[in-house]
Amino acid sequence: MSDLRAVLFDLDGVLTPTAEVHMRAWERLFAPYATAYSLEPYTTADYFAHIDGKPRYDGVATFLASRGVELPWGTPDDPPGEDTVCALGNGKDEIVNRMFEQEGIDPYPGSVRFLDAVTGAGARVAVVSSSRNAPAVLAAAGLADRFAVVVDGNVAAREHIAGKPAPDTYLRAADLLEVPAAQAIVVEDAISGVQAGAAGSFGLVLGVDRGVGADVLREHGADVVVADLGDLDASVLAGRVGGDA
Ligand SMILES: O=P(O)(O)OC[C@H]1O[C@@H](O)[C@H](O)[C@@H](O)[C@@H]1O
Repeated sequence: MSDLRAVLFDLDGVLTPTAEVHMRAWERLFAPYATAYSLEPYTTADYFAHIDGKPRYDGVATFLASRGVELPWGTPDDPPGEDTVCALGNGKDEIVNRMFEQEGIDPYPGSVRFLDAVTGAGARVAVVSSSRNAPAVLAAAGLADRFAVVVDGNVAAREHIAGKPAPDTYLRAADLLEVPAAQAIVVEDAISGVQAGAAGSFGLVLGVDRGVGADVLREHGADVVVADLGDLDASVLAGRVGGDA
């Protein structure tokens, strides 16, 4: 586990507390939807199991499938209100963007300290996010100029790269940083994210528990789980990690 030279950060829930904002926005979409169609009620567990960390429309389709519902996929310009996977996802996007505007976005202080520590020690860094809102979130959090490489939902769609839980977006980021996957650390808070890290044979999959649960993150591929990245320092690059694993 030594000689780790790159750190690939998920965004929502790892660098910024925005996974929780996405979670509330999805609930605002799906709680009334489940009631309207007499489906089993939507819960927070549905977010973690079916939606967290995945590309927007994959999250919609996976949640609907959990209730035995299959809708036409539609296209990304379907307006909210139509009965397609994309239209539902776009409805949620309006909700989450209103929340971002109203609430503002500050990064996790511990995550910024860890970012400072690893970049100070010479590691290359990238953001790997399923979100198409990643550039705006990074800018609002004051982190945009910290990352030369960002592989987000827009890049994945443009380059036809499979989203998390596939490892492909992380592998693309490692490639752009010119670091082999075996020398890169994946930092993730979502089940789909640690699955992506485990599937890609990265040097280390570092889980951050923001509500999923340390055991669940480990079961799905995290090597180590911490409560906050501020608990770590640059010694992670030499393979020295604490956490609860
Ligand atoms: O709809 P967006 O902004 O492209 O985001 C897609 C997904 O991005 C992930 O980062 C979030 O964990 C999910 O909650 C979100 O659904």
